[in-house]
Order: sequence, then structure tokens, then C-alpha cells
Amino acid sequence: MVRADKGAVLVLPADGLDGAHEPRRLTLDRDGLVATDDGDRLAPTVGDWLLVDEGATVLRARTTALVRDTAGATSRVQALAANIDIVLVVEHLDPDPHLGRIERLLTLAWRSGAQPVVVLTKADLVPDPEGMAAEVAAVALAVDVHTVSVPTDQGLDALRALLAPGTTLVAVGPSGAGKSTLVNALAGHDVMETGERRSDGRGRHTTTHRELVPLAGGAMLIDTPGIRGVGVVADADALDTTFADVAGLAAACRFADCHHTGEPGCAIQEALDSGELPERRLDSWRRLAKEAAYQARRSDVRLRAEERDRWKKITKEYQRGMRGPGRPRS
Ligand SMILES: Nc1nc2c(ncn2[C@@H]2O[C@H](COP(=O)(O)OP(=O)(O)OP(=O)(O)O)[C@@H](O)[C@H]2O)c(=O)[nH]1
Ligand SMILES: [Zn+2]
Repeated sequence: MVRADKGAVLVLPADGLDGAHEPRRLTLDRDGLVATDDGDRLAPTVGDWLLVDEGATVLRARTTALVRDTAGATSRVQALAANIDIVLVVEHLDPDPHLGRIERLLTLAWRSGAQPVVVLTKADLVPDPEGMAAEVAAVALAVDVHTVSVPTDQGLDALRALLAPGTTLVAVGPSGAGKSTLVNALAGHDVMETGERRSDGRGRHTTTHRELVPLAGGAMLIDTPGIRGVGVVADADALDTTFADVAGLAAACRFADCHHTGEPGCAIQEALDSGELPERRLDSWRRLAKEAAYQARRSDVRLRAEERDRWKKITKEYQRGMRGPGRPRS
């Protein structure tokens, strides 16, 4: 699936992912959901595979999914993209890259099951892009960090090397980071509108929808609108990967339930004192860990509510059956 449209999705045939085919419109049921193999119903997202047969559409199980927890009390996670291999965490070098945002997006990426790669854009606007990249690399553990500039073509070959046939990449990052510009540069022609001011003076283009762009070489790229600070992205496992250094230290504290707030034998406190662990990184971890804990509690409540609703429905159906005559039962 390449794009969600009002009450419908745009789909490409599996053998039509060469960039030469026009997507086809597929109308969805009223609720906008599609049945999955295991009897669930999900809202299809960009990157999903839909098996379309006469009348029936089935959503294939996702290998990976970029998900964000939505704010509503009853709503579930929202899938931003599915079946992706690489998440490009795009951040500008000018203004200065925001380390906390990179950590947040890396957590979103790790949670998806795909491999994150950090892309620092606008290298042409700063005197020392490599020095800045080293600072970012220090917070992006086990992740490649690339610096690029689209106007000078700097660093783009390293990204082109990621575009193996069949590979799906998604670009995430704040508005104005240069995601659409990057997608266009990698596609070799303009497929996404970018933030240039329009000549008719009607403001600037920003990406308003997620869209899958099949590239000539057989890779697929998904551009996303700028992800704002809202939307919880953390879960405990993903956090431990993003903050492997903090998690490792915490495991070395004397008390297993150490809060790292002055307890004796606290390895985190020692690392802060020695300068090995920057205060900023610990704060960033604490903030995301708090969100993850809150989210876990909320989803517990939600699961229990769903279970209750399911039983209510079953009971109602049963009572209706008892009341008869109704439909004959098979
Ligand atoms: N100098 C320079 N400018 C760049 C570079 N990449 C992007 N820009 C500019 O940055 C602005 C924002 O770029 P976009 O590609 O629209 O940003 P985006 O991340 O897609 O933004 P949203 O669609 O709002 O999420 C545009 O004016 C681009 O021309 C770069 O490598 N160097
Ligand atoms: Zn501790």
C-alpha cells in the first residue's frame, strides 16, 4: 500500500514497484479497517501488503512497524509505516541537532524492529559537520551516522548504498529537517514537495501525508510529515537499546531497584560524578522511561477494558440466542 486517502488506500501491484506504475484506488469498509490473517482488523498503513481478491482484502502480517501511541484514552497505537527495513532518523545540522529528539526517534526506530540510521542534513551550512556528527554518534549507539548535503551532493552516495532492491526505508524527523529534499535526491527526481517558498506566495509546502515512493533501483522510500514532540514512542525494550549505556550502568547498581537518586553503590551516580555519563543523557532517559511506564500502564487498562467489552458482547449474543426465535443456529 502506498498511501492512505479518505476512506480508501492507494495500492500498487507487487510486480509494479518499479516506479513506472500508477497506483490504484482501493475503497475500504466504512470503519477503514481491513481483516488480518489472524482474525483481527487493522487500519492499513503505508508499506502494508494487501492481498486483494474478488471482494475480499486481507492485510498480511507485518514484519516491522513504526508505531506511535496516540493520545486518546481508548485509542491504540498508530502505525506510521509497515514492513520497513531501515529507519532514517533525519535531523538538521543547522540549527544545531537536537540530541534529545534524536534519542526519541531512535527509540521509535528500535521499537519498530527495523535498523535505524541517523542522517544529519544541511552539512553545507556548518563549518564542522564531522565534529558535530561525532557528538551525535556518541548518543546513537550501534547506529551509523551520516552527514549529507543535497545541494553539494555530499554524503549521498553512502545513503544510495542503502537502497538495495527490495529494501524499504522510512524517513522520520522534525519538520524542516530536509526529509522530502532527501527523498527527492535519492529518487533522482522530485516526488515530494519540499519546503521551498512557493512563487505565488502561498506559504511553504510541508509534507501532509505519508507516501511510499518506489525507486528505479527497486528500493522503496517512505516520507513522513514532521513528527512533533507529541506521541509517546517509548517502550522498555527499545529504550534499553537506545540507552544501552544507561541500562548497563543501572544493572551494575548495588540495589536492583535503585532509583539512582543518591543510594549507596549507585553506578549511575558514579558515572555522573566521573563525567562518563552526561547529565543530559540521564535526564533524556528518565523522561522517556517515564513515558514508557505511563504507556504500559495505560495499555494494561485498555486491554482489560477490551476484554470486558468482548465478554459483554458475547453475553449479549448468548442472551439474544436464548430469547429466540431469531436466526436458526447451525
Ligand atoms: N542548505 C541546505 N538546505 C537544505 C538541505 N536539505 C533541505 N534543505 C532545505 O530545508 C528546507 C526544508 O526541507 P524539506 O525537505 O521540505 O523538509 P521536510 O523535513 O520534508 O519538512 P516537512 O515536510 O515539513 O516535514 C527546504 O527549504 C530545503 O531546501 C541541505 O542539505 N542543505
Ligand atoms: Zn543506581
